[in-house]
Amino acid sequence: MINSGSSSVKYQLIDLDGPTRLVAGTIGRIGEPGSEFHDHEAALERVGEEVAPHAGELTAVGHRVVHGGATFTGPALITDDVVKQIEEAAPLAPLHNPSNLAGIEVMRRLHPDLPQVAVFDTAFHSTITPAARTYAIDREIAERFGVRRYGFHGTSTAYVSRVAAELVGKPETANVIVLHLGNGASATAVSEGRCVDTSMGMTPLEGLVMGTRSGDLDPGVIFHLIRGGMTPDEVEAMLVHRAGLYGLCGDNDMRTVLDRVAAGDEDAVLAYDVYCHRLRKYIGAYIAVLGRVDVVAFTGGVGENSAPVRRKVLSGLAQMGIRLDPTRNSSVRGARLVSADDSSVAVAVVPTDEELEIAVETADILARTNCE
Ligand SMILES: Nc1ncnc2c1ncn2[C@@H]1O[C@H](COP(=O)(O)OP(=O)(O)O)[C@@H](O)[C@H]1O
Ligand SMILES: CC(=O)OP(=O)(O)O
Ligand SMILES: [Mg+2]
Repeated sequence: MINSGSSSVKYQLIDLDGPTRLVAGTIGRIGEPGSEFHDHEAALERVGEEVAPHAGELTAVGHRVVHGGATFTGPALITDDVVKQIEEAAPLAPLHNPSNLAGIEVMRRLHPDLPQVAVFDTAFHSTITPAARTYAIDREIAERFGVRRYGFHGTSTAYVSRVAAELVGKPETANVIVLHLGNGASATAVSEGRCVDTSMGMTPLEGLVMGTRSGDLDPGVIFHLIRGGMTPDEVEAMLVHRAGLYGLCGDNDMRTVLDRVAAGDEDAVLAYDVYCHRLRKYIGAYIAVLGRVDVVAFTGGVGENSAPVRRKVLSGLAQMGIRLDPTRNSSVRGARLVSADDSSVAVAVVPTDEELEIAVETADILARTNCE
């Protein structure tokens, strides 16, 4: 499994019979000053060396691909044609797809005989309704430019919503709100295993406040900045790299933000308040979208590890039937319920496992292909 991201390459060799992880690693800070790795090519060559001792045991390579455009509604066996279509979707995810493609290119070169599979972040969201998918703009222009909601983090969300549904004893029928809070952050409404709405849009910039991305804002702000003298590229770079928590307080790591909040730092307090306010709004919105919610599931680095964020976001939602149990909320790791016994909506913490989900989906498509 290769997750070749914007600044890191995560890789795992998984034996699905266990499942057992035979090799696992992350190469971070690619291209930054002082890094051993100047580009993805070099990092991926190293991954190839790490995996080499197990070459005989390899049966396939699964790749995370962030944007699958309108074409891919499930995983795809990689061919030259599939590569071309991933390239065509790259302008919609300029931070992610080019690195994903670098991973595919190097692994196809190192292992030309192995089947390679692309697992798309967008695929799980392909079931969202036209009402949730459509932006209210000129339809001809939307069609011509491919403007619609796609949604991201689908591989993580598919996995987490399934585990959360099992935790509440409704594996087939649960309605789940998944909050994936990592560097990127998204909220998704899942009904009976199918995505019905999600906060990220045509690109991974819409929705929640993120580490360095703004999430929702009035599109008028963009024109105001451009008319004020910024170029479109400058505005985009600001909204993607210097906004979110980082834009508000100069730190994008929630741990640092929380330390500063504890020390009474006003910028950090505002950043934290804006982050939690937006999240709470989306929970309310998705309760309305779903009508009935069985479980709210937190995942991603912040969602899994930060009891204070979960507490602040959910405080005041008792009217909506959501009550945390403070002891469970502060307890250590693992997939678990953290709601109080009298909470009519359960709250779960589920460590995500995109790698396992990619491996499972890769094996699934190979099994199906071999049957045909
Ligand atoms: N104990 C913690 N408390 C609060 N935030 C945490 C904690 N541990 C990790 N995080 C946050 O998780 C973020 C990374 O999330 P992760 O899901 O690993 O990111 P990525 O999107 O790169 O996969 C970090 O920026 C950090 O803010
Ligand atoms: C799509 C996306 O935002 O991914 P990440 O959180 O890995 O940046
Ligand atoms: Mg992530």
